[in-house]
Amino acid sequence: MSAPDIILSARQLTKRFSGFTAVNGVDLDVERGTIHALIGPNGAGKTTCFNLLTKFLQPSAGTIKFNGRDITSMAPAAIARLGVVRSFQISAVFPRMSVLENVRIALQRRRGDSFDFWRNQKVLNDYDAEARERIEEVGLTEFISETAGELSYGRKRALEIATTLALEPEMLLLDEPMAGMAQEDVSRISALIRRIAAKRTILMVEHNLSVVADLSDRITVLARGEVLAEGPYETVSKDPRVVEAYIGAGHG
Ligand SMILES: Nc1ncnc2c1ncn2[C@@H]1O[C@H](COP(=O)(O)OP(=O)(O)OP(=O)(O)O)[C@@H](O)[C@H]1O
Repeated sequence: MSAPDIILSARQLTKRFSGFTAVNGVDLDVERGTIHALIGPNGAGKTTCFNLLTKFLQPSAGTIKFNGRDITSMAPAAIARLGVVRSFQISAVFPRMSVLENVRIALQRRRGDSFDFWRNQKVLNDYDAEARERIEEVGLTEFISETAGELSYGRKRALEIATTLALEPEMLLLDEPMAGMAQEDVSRISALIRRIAAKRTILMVEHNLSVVADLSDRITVLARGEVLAEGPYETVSKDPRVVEAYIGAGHG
């Protein structure tokens, strides 16, 4: 068996907040082309870990590598340019603009066009073909002319994902993609994540364990800032330490 192809790896990742250690010596390997979930009871350090990986927080110690390159001291924007994009990073969902306009603007950000430039109608039209493709990919074609602010919550999330995809991420980090969603939207967004994962790597923090079970190839369980278990859902969900951590935190 050949060695796994690791796209993102963290070693001994640590974050201390004035004496309190929120993330403590976390080792994490995300394999290319997989959906990897980060789970754990409240306060386990998932969000902090996520912020460290996208460099919204600077680690107190440890290293992060993307495609073998040390990104530990890079700024979030530089990391995004390398291909690691966080879902809300450009959650430039402008509520008064249409779905199409929103995706067009995201495309143009990627290319670094200026504000004045995008006001030119001809230039805008040139982005249309690609924008339509992204919109199709997230299943919003029939809402293409709708004002973003009028979309249902689930469709807004889909639009947000489309604007993220416009940056052509090799790796997408999703922070609780199902938060606040009704069941109908959960199924829709799950299908969407599965679809976009076909060509990309996904790391997500998610509380909805049935979504995690359904989507993830691999799961890292954090508790009190440390890695408690790692593996496929079937294994980690039966791990007595994981069960205990969830029960202990009142998750049942
Ligand atoms: N900026 C900060 N300053 C001080 N403590 C912090 C800070 N950010 C997070 N913490 C603490 O670090 C711990 C981990 O928080 P974090 O938000 O990463 O956990 P989580 O697993 O994402 O939790 P939840 O599931 O509730 O979102 C918590 O005890 C939290 O209070």
